[in-house]
Amino acid sequence: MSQPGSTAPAPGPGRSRQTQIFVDGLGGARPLVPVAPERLQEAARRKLDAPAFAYLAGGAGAERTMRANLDAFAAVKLVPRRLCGSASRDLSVELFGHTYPAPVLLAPLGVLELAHAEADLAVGRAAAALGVPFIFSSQASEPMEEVAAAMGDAPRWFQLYWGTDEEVTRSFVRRAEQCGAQAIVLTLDTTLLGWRPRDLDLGHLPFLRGQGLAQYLTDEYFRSRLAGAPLPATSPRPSPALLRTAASLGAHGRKFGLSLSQMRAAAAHFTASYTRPDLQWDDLSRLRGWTDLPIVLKGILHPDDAREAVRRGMDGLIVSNHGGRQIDGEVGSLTVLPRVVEAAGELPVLIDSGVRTGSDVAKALAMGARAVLLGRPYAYGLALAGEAGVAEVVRNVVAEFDLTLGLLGVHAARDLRPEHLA
Ligand SMILES: Cc1cc2nc3c(=O)[nH]c(=O)nc-3n(C[C@H](O)[C@H](O)[C@H](O)COP(=O)(O)O)c2cc1C
Ligand SMILES: O=C(O)C(=O)c1ccccc1
Repeated sequence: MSQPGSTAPAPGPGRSRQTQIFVDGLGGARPLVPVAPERLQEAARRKLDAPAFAYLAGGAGAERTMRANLDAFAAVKLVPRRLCGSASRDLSVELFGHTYPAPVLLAPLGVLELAHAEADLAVGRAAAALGVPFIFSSQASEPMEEVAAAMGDAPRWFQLYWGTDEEVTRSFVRRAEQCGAQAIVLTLDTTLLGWRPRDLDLGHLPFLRGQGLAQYLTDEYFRSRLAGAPLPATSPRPSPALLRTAASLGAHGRKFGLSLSQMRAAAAHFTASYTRPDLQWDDLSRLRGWTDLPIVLKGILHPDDAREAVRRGMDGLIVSNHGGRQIDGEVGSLTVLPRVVEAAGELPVLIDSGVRTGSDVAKALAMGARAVLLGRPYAYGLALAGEAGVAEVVRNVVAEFDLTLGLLGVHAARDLRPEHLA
């Protein structure tokens, strides 16, 4: 046992990261990606083409919900305690019987090929190197089996969109189980695609170009449907834009062993079937019957929905407004967190939408969240520097969280309480 005052405590991820950056700086090296969230986003904007950045960064309507998410985090204030001897911190979190190194997961983000050619594979490798769970998206750019293989034994969850083609939905769940997913996240807030002016102004929806369809294009049930009516073929004298669309569909078809006309059919079948706006609470019993994995509902904002989830035997909740991409004028996710936590009783509650920094993580945990999902920031890291960029963004958030705990006088992530808030 170490004698108080006689041995230096382990520095922890916060001080290690800080030291590494400053020592690297002595030799003139700068971090791979900007540390400050606004500069990170700005650097990604400069790197990406306009439609890709619009899709990643954009939100619904006048983007008031997106701002509300950031404002909600900005409005919460932390109050430190002094002389608590918090020289090293335990950041770990337990969820559904698994222990993870920090209360941070990587949110499911579709169409990561917009950010980087290695897309989900790069994110999976970065997550695996850090032990941080990666939530595979239904709209991923790489099939879950390949990302799982690239991650070894590292933790992963699977996010499900419940489509009208229930054989496909059920097949996704089965495949996720075979891929070693530790939970199924059912996203409830995207039963319709939100009104997103940045994408509308550019007339740009990636799925119609074959992007973000990897889970579908590799699914035996989805593939068996592709004899159906394809999207109309292009006119006899196609415009350059239509030729680019055909090239994109063709490239994705070659990757997944499908012809151009099958790809047109795939885009059409996906559009017609990826969502079920008529989904209801009673349907959840079928999902419960398909899997023994914990089921986590994503997109909960109302305490009554939290109570209903408890009654329906769900295992966890994610407070989220989908990063402000769905309804303009929705409440900031952090604002409703305490009421959802109270209504959820024993169920663990996670949160996303607006988490940008390590101090945001501390605020969310102090307000009752068990963990947070990091979203857009890691996509920007991916855009700037691939796998290494993702790893660096996550390391920076965890480092700041660790230092914030130390400075607050808290010994473990699980010890954060409302008492640490003003
Ligand atoms: C480009 C992009 C794609 C997304 N795709 C999905 C998805 O496929 N499934 C899902 O449940 N949520 C998806 N989301 C929502 C995220 O999981 C998460 O809720 C959101 O990014 C949180 O907001 P923030 O990134 O601003 O913090 C997506 C978000 C973005 C920005
Ligand atoms: O872009 C999104 O936020 C998203 O999750 C999605 C998923 C399916 C169709 C359209 C959007």
